[in-house]
Amino acid sequence: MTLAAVTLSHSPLMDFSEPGPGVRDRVEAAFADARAFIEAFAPDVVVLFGPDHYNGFLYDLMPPFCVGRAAQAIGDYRTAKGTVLVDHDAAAVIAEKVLDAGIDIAISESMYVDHGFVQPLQVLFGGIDRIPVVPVFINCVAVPLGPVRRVRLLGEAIGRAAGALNRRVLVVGSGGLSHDPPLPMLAGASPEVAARLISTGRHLTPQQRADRERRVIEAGRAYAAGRLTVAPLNPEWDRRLLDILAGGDLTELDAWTPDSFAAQAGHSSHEARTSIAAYAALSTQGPYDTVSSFYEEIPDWIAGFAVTTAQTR
Ligand SMILES: O=C(O)/C=C/c1cccc(O)c1O
Ligand SMILES: [Fe+2]
Repeated sequence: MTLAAVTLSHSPLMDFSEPGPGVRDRVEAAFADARAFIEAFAPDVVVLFGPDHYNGFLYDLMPPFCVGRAAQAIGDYRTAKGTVLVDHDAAAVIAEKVLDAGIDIAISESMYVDHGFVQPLQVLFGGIDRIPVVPVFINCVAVPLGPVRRVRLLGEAIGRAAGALNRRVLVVGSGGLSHDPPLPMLAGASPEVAARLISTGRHLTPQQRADRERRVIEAGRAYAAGRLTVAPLNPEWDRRLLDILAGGDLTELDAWTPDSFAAQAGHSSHEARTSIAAYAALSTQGPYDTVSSFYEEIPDWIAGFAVTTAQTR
């Protein structure tokens, strides 16, 4: 077995809001299961599928997918800041093979990553410099989005390329299921917000950064208190998606349109693309089984929150 998979939701609100009784303990137990799974698998390298939240990838140049051959963490929401330990050679080989397979990815020698990449590295490995990583950005917020089928094909191409490395590769998908935190949208945005989404959002002042984060933290607190300012979580949709990922026939998801994601599960439910890519990568190595699967809807963190682990038979 050269590949194994872990998927986990992220939420920067985990460090700012305390959910109902027992919730944090159950999430921490699921994280501990994932860490034990990883320890037993003993990966040499991690391929990390993650989104961005208008911090590194903006509308001045928004690729659907990008393989980072080097990466810098921006340190939003008190997450780690600095150079991510990227396996440049593995990233280069994977990028070449994926292009060769006909999937048009971008590459970056200086990829800016936010909590979407950093939180899973901190939760699973204790930091951004503990294990060599190949970061793979998947656009999960900036419409228009391509079809889910392309995400599955990206995952499969990466799975084949990773399988050919002859190393033990853990694929990780970082992203929530249903959720709709208050991220701005370009359509209808004021000139100032539009400018941020196009380019200036990459260089926020400390005050602008703090204001941005406070708005999201307050939205989580309001939602938990029953004041709905964001689209509600959709646990039925989340469980259906998890069932399909566990079932192994990911082509079922090809019929799920981007519009249906947004309508049924909120604008950030596209982050589930990272889990689809991770499972698609694993599927290239043969039939797989889910080893552990945790799910809970957590309004305080604005997250349909899942943690899963899977390995080939
Ligand atoms: O403010 C952001 O950039 C994003 C916040 C957020 C909140 C809840 C769940 C998520 O997946 C997020 O990225
Ligand atoms: Fe997110």
